[in-house]
Amino acid sequence: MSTNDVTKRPSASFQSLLRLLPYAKPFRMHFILVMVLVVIFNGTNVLQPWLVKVAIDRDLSTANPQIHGLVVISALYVGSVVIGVVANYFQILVLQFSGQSIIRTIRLDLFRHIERQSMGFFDTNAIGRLVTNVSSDTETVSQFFTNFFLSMIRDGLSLVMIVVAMFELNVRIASYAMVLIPLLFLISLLFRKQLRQRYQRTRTRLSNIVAFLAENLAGIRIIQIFHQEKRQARHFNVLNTAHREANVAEYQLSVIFNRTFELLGNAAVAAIVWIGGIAVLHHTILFGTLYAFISYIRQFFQPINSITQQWNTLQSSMVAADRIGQVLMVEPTVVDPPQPAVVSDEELEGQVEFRNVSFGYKADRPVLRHIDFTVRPGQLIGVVGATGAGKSSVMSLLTRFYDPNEGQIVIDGMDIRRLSQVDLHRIVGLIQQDVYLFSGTIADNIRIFRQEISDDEVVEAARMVGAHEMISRLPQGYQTMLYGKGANLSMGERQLIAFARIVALNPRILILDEATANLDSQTEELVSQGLQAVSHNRTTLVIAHRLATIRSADLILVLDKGRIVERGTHESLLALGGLYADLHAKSGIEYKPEETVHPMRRS
Ligand SMILES: Nc1ncnc2c1ncn2[C@@H]1O[C@H](COP(=O)(O)OP(=O)(O)OP(=O)(O)O)[C@@H](O)[C@H]1O
Repeated sequence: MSTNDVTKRPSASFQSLLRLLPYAKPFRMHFILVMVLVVIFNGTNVLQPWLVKVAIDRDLSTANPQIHGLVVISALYVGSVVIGVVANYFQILVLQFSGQSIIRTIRLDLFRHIERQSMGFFDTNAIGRLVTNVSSDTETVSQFFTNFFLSMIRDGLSLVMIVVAMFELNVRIASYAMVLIPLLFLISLLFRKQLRQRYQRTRTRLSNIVAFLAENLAGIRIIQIFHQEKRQARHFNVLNTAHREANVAEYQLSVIFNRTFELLGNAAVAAIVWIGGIAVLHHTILFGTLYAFISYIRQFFQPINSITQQWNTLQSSMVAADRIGQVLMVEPTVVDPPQPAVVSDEELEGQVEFRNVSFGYKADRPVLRHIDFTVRPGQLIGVVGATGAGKSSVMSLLTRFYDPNEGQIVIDGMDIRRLSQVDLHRIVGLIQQDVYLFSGTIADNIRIFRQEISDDEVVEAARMVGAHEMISRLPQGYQTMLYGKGANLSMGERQLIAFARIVALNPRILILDEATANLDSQTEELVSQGLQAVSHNRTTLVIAHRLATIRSADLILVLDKGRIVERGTHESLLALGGLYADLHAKSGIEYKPEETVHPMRRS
């Protein structure tokens, strides 16, 4: 299962970005349009100083200034500004639209891909890591499709156009200016590297604050009960101060860099004024040409600055693309057969067999060994054992969250690997300890597995498990909105809704991981009755934490360190005087044979 692990250190390779390139294919016309718009925008930028030069040299530097020529130049100047602005507007709009559309598709694919992974994938990949993949990594890659692409085209082209215009004006002065290009790139790259490190340090420290805050708010009750507020506040202050220091250091370097660049820009202008001024005095160039040179030198700095900035964008995009690629490359380990068997509800009996099943989350660490048992249709079996004995693992195999390493799990004589997972999960219903309710109404939650059922059927399902009265008492009844996994309901109420959900699904086989939480006696009674209703007429496998729950089970399996060490009915196991009898004694429930009324009694 280690192949599922996508937490290996990502590498910054251009290959990983190229792998995402097919996502950009549907937008190639958009990108071509952006390039055309960039050429127009850059053209207007380079044209403007040229127009001023023409105005100075042709129309103003003569004995008789040409008013008509000036008017034309001014009109052309205004026209070029307007065209430039419009081209820039659409260039940004089209590029953002394309970039964000590409990211939307990548994000969707990533989400769908993660959703269909097997459980083993989630064991090896922390949820936080995956959330980052879907949110921040995709956002970082979007910078490649927008900022990086735009900068390479716009700034690269802009630099070329300015250089050409300068050489066009005067080869000698243009050659002097060329010395600046490598110098500016060098300074810029050196600063950028440092700036990036400082930027990342600030981000990391900010994430520390966010993580600390989230953890504290989640555990606020414990913090208050144990009066840890001051200690936590001190810790928070340390993190906060660290962030401030990183932030100030980042801005300090940023200011030094920007001012250095500005200083160089002004020094270059001064040099051009000096060299160009002498040339004007010697009549080798005209005054307008000098003006145009000064303007181009000023324009020169911006693209170089911007291109070097993209180096960082490229680096982080490559790392993010690599992380996304690692997730996209993982294939689910539990897969449907090419031609799944078709089972009709009428034919289903619901017999479950484990045939010599062995399993480990990691191949070299078995947690279940040679599990062998049969549950006949409609029977109820209880699985008990100390914590970590392997009870949940048995159930996880029956739902195919994982596949066994050895042996077979069979329903009505058919290996469950021959069924599609959709069919399997229709046949095998699962009620987990920690009931997961989705944001939405209670009715939505009851019909979550079968959207097509009517409102009446929703109410009927709730009635059957005894949840109807409880739901009706809520101000909005079945339309009550549930938030944060149903946090606005009590544990018992959540359980009843989970039961109703299963009754609505009506699976032939039911797995029930009994909740360990203590319920008050009235709710416990309600939940017990709900359990009885939900397991009625179904093959039921219960992970029992209270032995009382399975006292009247048809069969009880006692697990110890992944093996079935005892099996039998409650009475026979007590009589055996082994592990079950021990567990029973420890659970503090004194067995009374005459006590016959119990929730899980078979009807
Ligand atoms: N996702 C997992 N990845 C790796 N090991 C796991 C995973 N889930 C459980 N285990 C290990 O497998 C063994 C059996 O765990 P399992 O959850 O099946 O026991 P259990 O009897 O259900 O325990 P409990 O009553 O505490 O829920 C334990 O050693 C546990 O640490």
